[in-house]
Amino acid sequence: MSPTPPKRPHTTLTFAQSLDAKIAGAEGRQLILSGEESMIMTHWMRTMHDGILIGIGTALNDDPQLNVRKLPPPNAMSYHLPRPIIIDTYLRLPPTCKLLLNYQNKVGRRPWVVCGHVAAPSTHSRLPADTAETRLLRKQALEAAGARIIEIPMTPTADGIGTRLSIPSVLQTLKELGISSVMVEGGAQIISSFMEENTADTLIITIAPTFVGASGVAYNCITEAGNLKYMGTMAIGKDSVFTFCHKDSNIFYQGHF
Ligand SMILES: NC(=O)C1=CN([C@@H]2O[C@H](COP(=O)(O)OP(=O)(O)OC[C@H]3O[C@@H](n4cnc5c(N)ncnc54)[C@H](OP(=O)(O)O)[C@@H]3O)[C@@H](O)[C@H]2O)C=CC1
Ligand SMILES: Nc1nc(O)c(N)c(N[C@@H]2O[C@H](COP(=O)(O)O)[C@@H](O)[C@H]2O)n1
Repeated sequence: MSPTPPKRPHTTLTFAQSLDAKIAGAEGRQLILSGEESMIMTHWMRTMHDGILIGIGTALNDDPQLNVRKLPPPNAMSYHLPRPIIIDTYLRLPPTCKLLLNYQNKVGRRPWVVCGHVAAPSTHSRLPADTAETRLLRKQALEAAGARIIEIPMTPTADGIGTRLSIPSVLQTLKELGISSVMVEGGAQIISSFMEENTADTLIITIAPTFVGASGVAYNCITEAGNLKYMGTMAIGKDSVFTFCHKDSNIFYQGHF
């Protein structure tokens, strides 16, 4: 009998941090922590995944491209481009973001926006006047700009006070839609959620030899490794890259970069 197929994509959680475990500067200022060489490693890893997932906080703050432009010529577009996937409960993604512009200009794949299937208007603090109509307008504007909107049911939070998108539900939906591997690139809240849920099959942390200071942005660190086992450390340029994989997994990236 063949083994039961996994219910979620293979998940690689990866990000860059400072020696004092910060991933961004004060008030979320984007920092290029990775050196040139380890950034190329990140772009190689992007080619190895069906999808590349970020949270709406990162999309709004960094306006990223999530492409593979740092890879060697002759033609960076000849590499496999991962599909951008944004976790965005209330559809706050701007239709003018680079991910959508790249898709319109045929230099990026169509972004998928995973949002909450919400019957009631949002109570989001950044959308105080939100109604079903204004949400519908945002949805239509994103679709007109090329985004595929994927609505999933909201799940009660652990404290029972509110609801949010559950990471296992997001991953299961992605798997059902044909995404077999996903690279999760942040930011802080998304990293924390994936760590809390123990959903990473592979964890790759690039540590840059720099200090950001107390005002920088940190994620909620796991206090124990959960299901992850340490696999190795590589020096790449000035950075150190730490790799872990799920204790039951045979998939390990070291040696494939
Ligand atoms: N150094 C590095 O490698 C990286 C650094 N960064 C940095 O991280 C910062 C952004 O981090 P942050 O502001 O935390 O934003 P995130 O990108 O982590 O997005 C968080 C948002 O996603 C939405 N969301 C929906 N469901 C969940 C869930 N289950 N778990 C977590 N989030 C969920 C929430 O918004 P809503 O409810 O409105 O949908 C939440 O506010 C930026 O400063 C960026 O520069 C980002 C990536 C990598
Ligand atoms: N690997 C890595 N190192 C850093 O120093 C970073 N700041 C990030 N950030 C992530 O990459 C996204 C930007 O990607 P593009 O350059 O626009 O392709 C950014 O939004 C973070 O997800 N990563």
